[in-house]
Amino acid sequence: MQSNNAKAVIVPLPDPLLASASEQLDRAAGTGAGVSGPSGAATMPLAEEWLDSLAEGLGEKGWLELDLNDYLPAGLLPALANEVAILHQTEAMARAGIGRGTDLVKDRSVRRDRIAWLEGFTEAQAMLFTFLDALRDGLNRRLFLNLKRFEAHYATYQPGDFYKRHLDSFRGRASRVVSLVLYLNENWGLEDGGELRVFDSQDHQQAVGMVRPTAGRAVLFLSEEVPHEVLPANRTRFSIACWFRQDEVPLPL
Ligand SMILES: O=C(O)CCC(=O)C(=O)O
Ligand SMILES: [Fe+2]
Repeated sequence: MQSNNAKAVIVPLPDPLLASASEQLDRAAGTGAGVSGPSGAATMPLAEEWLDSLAEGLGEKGWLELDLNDYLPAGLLPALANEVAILHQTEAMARAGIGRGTDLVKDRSVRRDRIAWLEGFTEAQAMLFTFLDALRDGLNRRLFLNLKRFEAHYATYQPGDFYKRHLDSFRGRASRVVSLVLYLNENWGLEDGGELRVFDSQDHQQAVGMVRPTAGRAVLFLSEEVPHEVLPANRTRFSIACWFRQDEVPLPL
């Protein structure tokens, strides 16, 4: 059945078509996933020096690799990994596409992953949202990005799945501004493949980093500036992709 809930704004990056691809995003705009930080009072203080180092990394080269093991509450990563494994087993994940809603194009030559949006209703998701909100606030205080909300989805890549080089957003859209991808597989070895390859924000052809998608590792980058690609994995790869956005929560219809 055609599902309505796969709402990712995903922009493939065929280099010569970079500009025209933003039209695709135009069509896709305006129907956010509707997921935002918790409205309750829950907060999670994050170390100021750590936030400083994130802001510095984003400011200097546009991206950085992180180890979140020491910053997330104990037990959160396994709980999230458990959730996505269940979603995966029950085939509750929808094929990811490019664009949003009715414009969604399922182009298997660009991306092959499957996704499920986080709503914040489970304890683990609520805890992650509290963390994401603290991160949003910490980045705003340092970089004056005016990030208003975030959205997040689980993604699964089965063996052979990939996501070709792309940007998550286009400059000036005030939509997705900062991306965070968080990995959930325990003991992901080099032989498992599935690395995130990161490209230079100036020279989009030049690879500048490879991130091994193992539990607790994460990558933070400027959505509009840093091209990246997911290399084919040799076993099922679990992650959460989050985007901090500058636009407001869409009004209910
Ligand atoms: O899973 C990853 O490493 C990156 C995923 C990604 O680029 C995306 O969902 O836009
Ligand atoms: Fe991406």
